[in-house]
Amino acid sequence: MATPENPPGRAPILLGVNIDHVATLREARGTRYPEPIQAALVAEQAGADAITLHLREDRRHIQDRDVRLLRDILQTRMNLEMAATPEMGRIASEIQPQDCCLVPERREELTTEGGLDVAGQRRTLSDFCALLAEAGVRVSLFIDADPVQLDAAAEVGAPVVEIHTGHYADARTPEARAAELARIRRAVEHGRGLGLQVNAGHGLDYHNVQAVAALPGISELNIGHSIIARAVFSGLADAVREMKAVMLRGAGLPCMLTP
Ligand SMILES: CC(=O)[C@@H](O)[C@H](O)COP(=O)(O)O
Ligand SMILES: NCC(=O)COP(=O)(O)O
Repeated sequence: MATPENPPGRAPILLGVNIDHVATLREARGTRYPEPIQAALVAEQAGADAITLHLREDRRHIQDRDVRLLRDILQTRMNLEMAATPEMGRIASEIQPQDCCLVPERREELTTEGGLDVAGQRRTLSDFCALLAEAGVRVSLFIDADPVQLDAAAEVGAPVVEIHTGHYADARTPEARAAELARIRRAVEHGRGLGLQVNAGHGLDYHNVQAVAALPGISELNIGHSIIARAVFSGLADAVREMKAVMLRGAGLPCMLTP
């Protein structure tokens, strides 16, 4: 829809705020604070279009109670990240978040290291996507900027993909960063050509986000670590508002910050 913030010609670019690392701070001491619920509401009020949270098998940060409570409280949209396991399938089918993003997981990883190998597990993921679609959940697959994975995502019936931007974020030279951005651009074009909604995320921050937000065809960016890190110094509401403003500038859209 064309609005003053999103003039005709460019679909609105949306921000999903990942609140995992608010829960990381809570779990560091096993306290009742900081409360991820409060973080989610502050982020929504500051302009988040969705709240992303990753229920990991090891529960290192987000807990089951966070997911259950937020499902009833969020005023925007829940994007629940999880591995494609029977346990998580049961949880997603019961809680029925608006969105569910399937991500690869290894207990020993520090954070997500790569995209889901959809091409190597078509049958499993096709069944998992059907299970979630049956429960009214929109499925997104977190994949590398790889046309083979994009084709497989379309084949298994996922309507949405999220391009892993970690290699772009971690690039050490301008040349490497430009090469990774070109890969993401081609992946967005390929995904849009398949009729997929294309999101992106992982490692995006206030310095590298504009170039990704500027890519035509990107629908939503999921950003967490850099927003929560900035919030330590400037507060979560300002951190969210600033990220949204930087994204909209990158997308060539006017920015009407929420008061
Ligand atoms: C898939 C992804 O890149 C993140 O959304 C994911 O949540 C990272 O895992 P941690 O939040 O545990 O670092
Ligand atoms: N899917 C990416 C996400 O939700 C946040 O990743 P990050 O910004 O915490 O790296």
